[in-house]
Amino acid sequence: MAVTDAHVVFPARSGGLFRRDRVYALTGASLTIAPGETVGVVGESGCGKSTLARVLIGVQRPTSGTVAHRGRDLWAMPAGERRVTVGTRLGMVFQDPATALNRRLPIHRVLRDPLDVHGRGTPAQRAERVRELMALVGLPASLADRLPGQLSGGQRQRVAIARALALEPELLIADEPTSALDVSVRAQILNLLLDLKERLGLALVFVSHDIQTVRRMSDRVVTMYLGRVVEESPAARVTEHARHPYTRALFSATPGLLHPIQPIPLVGPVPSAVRPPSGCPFRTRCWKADEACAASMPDFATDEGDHRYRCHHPVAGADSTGDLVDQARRARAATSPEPA
Ligand SMILES: Nc1ncnc2c1ncn2[C@@H]1O[C@H](COP(=O)(O)OP(=O)(O)OP(=O)(O)O)[C@@H](O)[C@H]1O
Repeated sequence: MAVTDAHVVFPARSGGLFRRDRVYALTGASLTIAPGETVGVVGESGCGKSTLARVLIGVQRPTSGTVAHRGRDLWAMPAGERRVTVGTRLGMVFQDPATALNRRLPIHRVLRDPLDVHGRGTPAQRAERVRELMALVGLPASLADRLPGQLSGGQRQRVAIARALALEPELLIADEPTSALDVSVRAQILNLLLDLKERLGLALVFVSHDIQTVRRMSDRVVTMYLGRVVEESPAARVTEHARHPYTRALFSATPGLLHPIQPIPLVGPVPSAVRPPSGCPFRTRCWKADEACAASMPDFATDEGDHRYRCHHPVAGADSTGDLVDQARRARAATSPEPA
């Protein structure tokens, strides 16, 4: 799958001060997913992660830009062909399985539904496929007649994953698949996704605001900020070796096994996607920002082939998190008014 230069503009939900307000949810975002690859997408709330995922999976039409499946533009296909491609080749697992599953259908019907919709197999083959799917995600067959509300959160998410896999998709997108679950079952669901990816040769896109989990799950990590992809790097480089100040700041604020939390101080929250800043959108919070950052968003620069970032003043590879904390504190002190 390849998304190229996608823009998504929504009418603002609550109609702000001006009735013509627009939300710039994606601004020229591109992302290619190779077969069998796991790509993590990180960024704070509102940065456009879910919108990019929805564009990638063909459920959100970009305002401009293209989405291609095996080289064919999804939105240039006849509607019937697009529905079949999206319904059978691409699967999505959502954040909250409690709302993603039809509460009135027993589990075996939830899992049979995609097979019915796409006319797969005889009734006996469909029943067999439902049994296979339950086993695949580690659900006992005895749960087949239960309703979603009679299962635990973790079991419900297993059902949602099984449903997404029913038609043997080549790409599965998991959008914050564990954030609605108890901490105790999160690791089980993440391990299940990794195991399924290996066994079925799936490509996986894993969306999360938790950069540590994304790093563990992924081959490649994509950082988003206010509708833009600002960095793409191999997972092994995303932490201490990230070059975009925003990726380093995200990493510095999450606990890791081998390092203490040492948050790089940023100024304020993510700005509104209704009126994004000019130039680089991160400049209003970045300790390195100057006039160049207000004037333009730079193109991608490349390190070692597969590590790309868009920044006028990238972090030096040798800078530790502690160095960056000091730099950010000094920059802040220099711009704060003198105390009276
Ligand atoms: N249907 C919609 N109508 C209006 N605005 C929307 C719509 N969907 C998303 N947005 C806005 O688009 C921007 C990007 O939202 P998106 O959900 O893609 O971000 P996100 O990074 O996935 O956030 P979160 O981590 O909170 O899910 C946000 O400002 C959001 O409020």
